[in-house]
Amino acid sequence: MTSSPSSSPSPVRLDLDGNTIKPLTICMIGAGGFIGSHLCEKLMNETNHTVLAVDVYNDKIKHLLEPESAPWTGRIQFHRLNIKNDSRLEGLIKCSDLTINLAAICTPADYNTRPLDTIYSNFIDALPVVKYCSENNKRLIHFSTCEVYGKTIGSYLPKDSPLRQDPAYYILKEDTSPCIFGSVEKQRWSYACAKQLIERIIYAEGAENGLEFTIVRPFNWIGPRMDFIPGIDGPSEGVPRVLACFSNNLLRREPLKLVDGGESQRTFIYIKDAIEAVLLMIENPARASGHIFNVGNPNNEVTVRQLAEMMTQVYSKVSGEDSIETPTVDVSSKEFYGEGYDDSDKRIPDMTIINKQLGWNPKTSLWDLLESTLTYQHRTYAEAIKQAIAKPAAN
Ligand SMILES: NC(=O)c1ccc[n+]([C@@H]2O[C@H](COP(=O)([O-])OP(=O)(O)OC[C@H]3O[C@@H](n4cnc5c(N)ncnc54)[C@H](O)[C@@H]3O)[C@@H](O)[C@H]2O)c1
Ligand SMILES: O=C(O)[C@H]1O[C@H](OP(=O)(O)OP(=O)(O)OC[C@H]2O[C@@H](n3ccc(=O)[nH]c3=O)[C@H](O)[C@@H]2O)[C@H](O)[C@@H](O)[C@@H]1O
Repeated sequence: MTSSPSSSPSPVRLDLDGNTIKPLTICMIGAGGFIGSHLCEKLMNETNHTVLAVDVYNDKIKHLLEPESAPWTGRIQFHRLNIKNDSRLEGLIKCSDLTINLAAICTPADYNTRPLDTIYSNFIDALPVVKYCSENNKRLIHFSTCEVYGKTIGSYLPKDSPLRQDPAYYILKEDTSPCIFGSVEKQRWSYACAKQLIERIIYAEGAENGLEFTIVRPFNWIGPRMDFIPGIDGPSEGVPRVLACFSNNLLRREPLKLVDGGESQRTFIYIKDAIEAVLLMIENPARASGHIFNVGNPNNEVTVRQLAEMMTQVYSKVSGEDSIETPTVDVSSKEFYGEGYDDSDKRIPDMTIINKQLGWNPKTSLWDLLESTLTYQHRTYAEAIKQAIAKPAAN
């Protein structure tokens, strides 16, 4: 997914109200991750903004940092620092117009097994970022999550209740839906709870001290460069999010593991559609500030089992390999994630606020986004997996 240097930004770009967009300096924390890498790519290819890219890793944005002859050289600088303990952070925020905070532990396998790291990362470590923005009158775009909604109201109704079909019981709305988490023993909710509290701090800084903020609640953004393939570019025992878990199984010709029957439902959105929404937020502060935005694709809903079936079909198409005889296997959540796991049952974003403020809608169907993503996974990893599988036999 290397960017094309030919797509240089047009000299004059206008915001949604017809005003000229001035070049911004953006401090992007967590720029080296999945979302950050796509956002940096977009900003370099299509705008004149400058990015101070903060992260502990830069593998996913290396193609933007090299070679030095790239057309955007000078508009992206990498700062390797851990925001937990680095005094340079405030200086970077001070010399930027806007801070975007993406840094977090955000893989469910960590929420119940490393709850302290999860809470620190999503709440404590984000606090100074909010404080520096507030004290220095700098705008903040903070990445929260759709998990702040937790479970739907409908999930507490009897299985056969007709109300379960009523959207009022499951559509997730920024300004009216409650946040419903499981008990404290269900440590899965450590992440959602930490994200909810930082949202409340940001909202309160806005109300009491005038912080100019936007909160983003992503709903399962997926695409190339998401997480890692265990044993190839991440730990062999690591458990990434579902796209990478299923990609790994397909690449290794193993059955895809369906946690607790794969009955949970998700709406998946293509990363490139979602990044369009973030760019609108960056460039339209008057329309985005003070708002919390759901960013998802309500038309792409599937159960996890349906996702597994579709990924199996798409992978077969893009790799030219027949699928294996038993494509899926059931596994309990206790076996897969350990004690304290729990799940969101259903996640459909209400789109009213983002439609009204930014006129944004997602475009890409689930089939199409899986086709481009699995083409990337196959091209990037198939050979490395073959070699990794062949190695033990050769020894
Ligand atoms: N991908 C999604 O669909 C999704 C959904 C909901 C919420 N989010 C939120 O969006 C944000 C980005 O998600 P992502 O999918 O790109 O995750 P990611 O793990 O790919 O990226 C996070 C980046 O933050 C960096 N980071 C973490 N702690 C840091 C620290 N202390 N100092 C410096 N860098 C640090 C990591 O190295 C990583 O590169 C997160 O806040 C996540 O909770 C993402
Ligand atoms: O992406 C989001 O919007 C948010 O939701 C994710 O949570 P979740 O959707 O539960 O994470 P996945 O790991 O992608 O799992 C999706 C579903 O697939 C299931 N799963 C996962 C992996 C697997 O191999 N098999 C399997 O059945 C999980 O149990 C879950 O029901 C993560 O919490 C965050 O990245 C983010 O905040």
